[in-house]
Amino acid sequence: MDIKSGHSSPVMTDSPPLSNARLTIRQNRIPYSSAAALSQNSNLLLTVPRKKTGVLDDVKSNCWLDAMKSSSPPPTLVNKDNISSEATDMTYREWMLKYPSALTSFEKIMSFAKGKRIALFLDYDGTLSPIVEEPDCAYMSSAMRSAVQNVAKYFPTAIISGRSRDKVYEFVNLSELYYAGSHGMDIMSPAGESLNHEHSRTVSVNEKGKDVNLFQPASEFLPMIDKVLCSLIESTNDIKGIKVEDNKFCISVHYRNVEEKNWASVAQCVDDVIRTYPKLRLTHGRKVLEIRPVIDWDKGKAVTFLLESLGLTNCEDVLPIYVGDDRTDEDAFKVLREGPNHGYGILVSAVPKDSNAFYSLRDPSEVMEFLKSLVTWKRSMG
Ligand SMILES: O=P(O)(O)OC[C@H]1O[C@H](O[C@H]2O[C@H](CO)[C@@H](O)[C@H](O)[C@H]2O)[C@H](O)[C@@H](O)[C@@H]1O
Repeated sequence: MDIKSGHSSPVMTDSPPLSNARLTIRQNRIPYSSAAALSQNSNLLLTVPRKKTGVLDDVKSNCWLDAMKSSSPPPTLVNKDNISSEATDMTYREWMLKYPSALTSFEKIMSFAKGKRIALFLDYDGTLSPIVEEPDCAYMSSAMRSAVQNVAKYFPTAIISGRSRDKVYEFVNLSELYYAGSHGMDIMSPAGESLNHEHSRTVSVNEKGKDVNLFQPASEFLPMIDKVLCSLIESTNDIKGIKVEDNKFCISVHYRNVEEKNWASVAQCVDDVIRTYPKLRLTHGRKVLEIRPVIDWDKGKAVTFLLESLGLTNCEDVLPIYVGDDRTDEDAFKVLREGPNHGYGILVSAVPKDSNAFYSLRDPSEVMEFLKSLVTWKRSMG
């Protein structure tokens, strides 16, 4: 298949409006219960052939390059210094009528939280750290780390990231938190805590010799992911600026630093490698193509899992709050909006976007302010 000619492509677009995104790979997933049983019966891993024709393919083939281009604000919306113009401000203010600021609505949120136990879920990139050119340099400020540390003293707190769990742990470096890496496919309790799940297992953490509990619903896919990782590194070797990131249960192919004229080659390389792996799917983040197993597991499922582990599921007196900036966070926003564990999704965005979140924050500095406000509020409650 030739990507450039716009034929069938497995690129799943996370960036276009939700109406398009709904048509994507969800039909391609297998339920987690099947994946968990893979070790007993590998036939349970159902494969869905990539169709050559039909609505799904039309959406994919028509959108893939547009999706790559739209994974960051279009240049007309943000000027070169990243300062919004007056018109953009107006559009943003209008958008905020639908997604009010979690800071200006703080009292309203807290009046709903009164008497409830808050559980906090935080995405990493673009939420706790600003988006930067080099993925390995997305450091979190020490002020943000203190804010997260303080908030975790009062509320159970989890970091939910597309990155590998080890990498996001290295960045955040707070042992008292729950971590869900690889888009929720690698969940870890804090030392000494259990995830209370029959498929979780206990491992020792070297630094302090303490035990943590792990839950890894996609562990069967590791050998396949490793193979694909090697092939991708090799096949994209000649594309200047490309970065293939090993996120353990998924792979990120970053094209942020690739010249736009070469984006088609990026997609072609990715397609050439993964076309022979029907058990993997492709999603699209901020200037990144992400390859992951087809199991029915995402950040929303990870939130539900963690609430269950914490004994906070289906409780009237629990308020889960999820803060995130990316398309992958929409799965979690949706769970909190529609599921039995009602809560608030807060979208971090400096540009208007359709979302399943209830509230918004403009950038990581507002996220920090929100976290500090939660601490002040909790302390004031005595
Ligand atoms: O779920 P998240 O914690 O938000 O992680 C999503 C992806 O974030 C990282 O990539 C993004 O941030 C980079 C650093 O700012 C940026 O350079 C890149 O263009 C963004 O796509 C991370 O590198 C990926 O592995 C995560 O999946």
